[in-house]
Amino acid sequence: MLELQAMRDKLARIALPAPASECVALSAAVGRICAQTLRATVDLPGFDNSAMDGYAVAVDAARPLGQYEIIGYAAAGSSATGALRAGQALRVLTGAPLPFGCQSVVPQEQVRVDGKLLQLAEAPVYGAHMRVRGSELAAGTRLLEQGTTLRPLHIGLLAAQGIAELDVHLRPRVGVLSTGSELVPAGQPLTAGRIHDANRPQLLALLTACGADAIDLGQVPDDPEATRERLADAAACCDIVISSGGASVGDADHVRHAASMLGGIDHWKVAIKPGKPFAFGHLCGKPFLALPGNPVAAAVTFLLLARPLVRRAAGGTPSADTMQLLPLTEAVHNRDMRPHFMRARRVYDNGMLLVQPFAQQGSAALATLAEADVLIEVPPQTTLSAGSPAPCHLLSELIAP
Ligand SMILES: Nc1nc2c(c(=O)[nH]1)N[C@H]1C(S)=C(S)[C@@H](COP(=O)(O)OP(=O)(O)OC[C@H]3O[C@@H](n4cnc5c(N)ncnc54)[C@H](O)[C@@H]3O)O[C@H]1N2
Ligand code: MOO
Repeated sequence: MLELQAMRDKLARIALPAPASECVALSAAVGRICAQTLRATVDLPGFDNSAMDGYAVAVDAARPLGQYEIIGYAAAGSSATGALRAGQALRVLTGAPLPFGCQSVVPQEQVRVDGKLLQLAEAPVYGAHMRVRGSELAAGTRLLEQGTTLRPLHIGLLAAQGIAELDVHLRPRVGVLSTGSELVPAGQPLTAGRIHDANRPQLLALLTACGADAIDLGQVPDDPEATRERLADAAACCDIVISSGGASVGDADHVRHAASMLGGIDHWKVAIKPGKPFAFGHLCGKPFLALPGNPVAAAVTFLLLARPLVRRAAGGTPSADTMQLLPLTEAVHNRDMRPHFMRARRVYDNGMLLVQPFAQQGSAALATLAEADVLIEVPPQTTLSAGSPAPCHLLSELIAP
């Protein structure tokens, strides 16, 4: 049995082909992984402009509070705005290019206007309300690193740079096969002793969320020959194959044997709870991850072990494991020799953020998984008392790229 970090290190050494890329329109780029490092091609702002509706003034140093002569008008989109001499002003609207010689923009609330004459209420502040060319971003500055997932808030910046299309990595094809004769797909009626297949839809959704092209490989009964055939088919059409169930030691657990006939299992068992029977290897040259059948164990091993491999195959930069130390609302006990990843939620108490573990921590208890927003990592054979800081992995960070 490997420690979690040792298993992660082994997975990080699996050789993967460099992901290919395609050019997509900016409007189709959200959620995709940038295949090129993008630099600003133009200054932002591209020209000096006004941040307020008001008056651009060239300060009359001798009489800063004197009357200024209004010599013209400019709105956003105006072109040549000419030049100001000391004591002159230009009526400007927000976004209007500023004339040469402008030293300050005075908001219209702070002036009185009488025909062509402007009377200031206070001496103008040099540089006030002037958005100076390149002050936000100079041409040549890095905008996005290769490997960054494009988020909605990147899009405006790229559009402001005039970028209408960009290269993104192709999504890796990652297949999910459920194993288990007891499984019935959602939407079909259950008969005695059978359960709905929760893992396949769950894993497909997690894969989509982390940037993969998730391939539904269906389900296979607990039969050695059928399992081998379906895994061989999976390897032929996917870049990575993930199975759930049949990874443990029971008579009906055929996955590892089938995989060993098609390639091999390199490592089996990881010292975490839930998720111990996790295995990885290869099928006909393709990486293969066998997740445990218990739904919470399948989800936790996906997030902690499978997802980093999928992200790497997708060309994504590895994300730092963001952990928050949060005080516990109540004590937690881990009597196991493995670290226990406990489902919990963050709660506010008098403005203080605390973490509240769920009472149900069974490997099949999906209800508390759906409610959780963190996993508390409780070290082996450890009690963490109420109020003490607990290391919490944020599920939002583990799920979204
Ligand atoms: N004697 C031992 N028994 C078990 C051990 C062990 O070390 N020795 N390990 C336990 C642990 S830990 C886990 S986790 C499970 C995992 O076993 P498998 O990966 O072989 O999974 P299955 O036996 O096929 O299923 C376990 C459980 O999960 C349900 N299941 C399976 N697939 C799905 C699915 N797609 N959707 C919803 N639920 C699913 C299945 O019906 C079983 O209840 O083994 C322990 N046993
Ligand atoms: O992986 Mo199992 O879910 O530890 O019980």
